[in-house]
Formats: sequence, C-alpha cells, structure tokens
Amino acid sequence: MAHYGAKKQKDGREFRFYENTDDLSTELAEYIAELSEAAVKECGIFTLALSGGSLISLMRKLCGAPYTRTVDWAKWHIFFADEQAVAKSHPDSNYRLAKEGFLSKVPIIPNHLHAINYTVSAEQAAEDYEFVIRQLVRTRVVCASDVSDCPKFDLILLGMGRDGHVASLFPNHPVLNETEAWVTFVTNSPKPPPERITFTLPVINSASHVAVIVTGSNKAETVKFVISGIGPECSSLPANLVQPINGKVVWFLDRAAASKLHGSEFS
Ligand SMILES: O=C(O)[C@H](O)[C@@H](O)[C@H](O)[C@H](O)COP(=O)(O)O
Repeated sequence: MAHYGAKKQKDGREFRFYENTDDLSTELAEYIAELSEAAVKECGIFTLALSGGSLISLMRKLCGAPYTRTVDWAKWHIFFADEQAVAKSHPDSNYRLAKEGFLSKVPIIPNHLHAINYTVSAEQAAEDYEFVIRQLVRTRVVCASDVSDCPKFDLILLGMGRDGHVASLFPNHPVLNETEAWVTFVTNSPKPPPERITFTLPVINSASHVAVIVTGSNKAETVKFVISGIGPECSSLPANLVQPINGKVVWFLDRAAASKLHGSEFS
C-alpha cells in the first residue's frame, strides 16, 4: 500500500494520504483497475465518469504496464461528470484534456466514449446529455440505482477546487439543490469558462464508487474544512456533500493537500 496514512470517518468517507503525486498516481491506477475488473466480472461493463483539471494527469499510470495488458478496455464506457460548453478542440475542454492525457493512450472503443453535444448551448447540451444517459440506462449499459431514480455509475472521478467545488457544482449555487435532473448546467461558473454542464449531486451520490483526488498545498485549507467539519460554511462545501447513498467515497490526497491536518485528523 503506497499511502502513508489513512482515515475512515464515521460517515463512511475514507481518506488516503500519499507522500507525493507519484505514489498517489500509482495507487489510483490500481484502485481504478480493480474497480473495473470487479464491474466487468459482475455485469460485463465498467462505466466511468471523468472530471477535468489535474485529475487526468494523475491517471497517467493507468496508461502503462501492467494495465495496458490487464484491463479489459473494450468493456469500458466513458462519461464526463462535467464539461465546459466549448468546442471539443478548445483548450478548456475536458474532452480534449481527457483525450490528450488518457483516452488517446488506452484502447477505449470510440462509441463507448459518451461526450456532450458541443454544438449547442450549455442548457441544451445538459438536456441532450441527460437524454443520452437515460437511453443507456434503458438499454442497461448504465445501471439504475436501486435507492434513487438515478443512473448508478461504477466510478465517478472528481477533483476539488480551492472553493470546495466538485465537477461544476460550485458553493452556494442553486444547482446544488437540484433533485430531479441528472445533468444540469451553469452559465456563471466562478472558474472559467462560465458555461458548463455537470452531473447533479443525486447522480454523484448514486454512484457505486466516487474518488475525490486532491493535490497541492493550495487546497490544504479546504481539505482541513472537509475532514474536520470545521470552518466557514463547511457544511455547504459541495465536496462535503459527496456522500454516496449506497456506495463508497475514497479521497486521494497528497501530503501537500493534507498539510494543514494534524495527527488526530489522520487517525
Ligand atoms: O471542469 C473542471 O473545471 C473540473 O472538473 C473541476 O471540477 C476540477 O476537477 C476542479 O476545479 C479541480 O481542478 P484541479 O485539480 O486542476 O485544481
């Protein structure tokens, strides 16, 4: 086990601490590969939703041995937990980021890559994407949750912003209260670009597994609020609202992101 510390909270959230991003990437690859093997064994498919940001580079170890050989890539279906409403080729596009950093390096079957409709507004793209996912639930490519009327993705990978946002769910934003839609949109994202689509919290919290990957000292203050539960508005931090109903959330943190935690918060 490459982590130097771990903590399981009473609410079931698990936090794993890594010396550096290399150790974190090593174990993140193993974690994803193991979940995909279990999902493929159980129902022949692995459904994975990606966020953007530094997460993609931290998945780099999955693009090498032994995973290129051992993972059953043909059974993977890829989704985006959030996406910028920009062209696929735009520097801010999560599609482009994922393609360049991960998807171009592993043999995902092209029509198993479920991208958003980039030719319409964020509002229309959210509606279209939800329709696509609803069709995939109907045809049983994506499982349906048995505790909510949401899709049950095998794994959703999230980053976290300094403000505690995950996907494109930002603090104090009305979309945090969305309970019906599976995919919604924002047009005033505090993190540019302004127009985005995002999975809603009910979808994130219906996943079998969620991993939140946070590195860097600039996130340390927010990590402290998340773990200690103390801090201004910490209960409304979107990252603190990630609590899968019938699933498991694991946080992957490097030492820099955990640098404001004290001993007691590690055990
Ligand atoms: O599209 C996005 O902007 C991302 O999905 C966003 O939610 C990201 O994961 C966080 O902002 C953390 O990004 P970093 O890890 O790069 O700080």
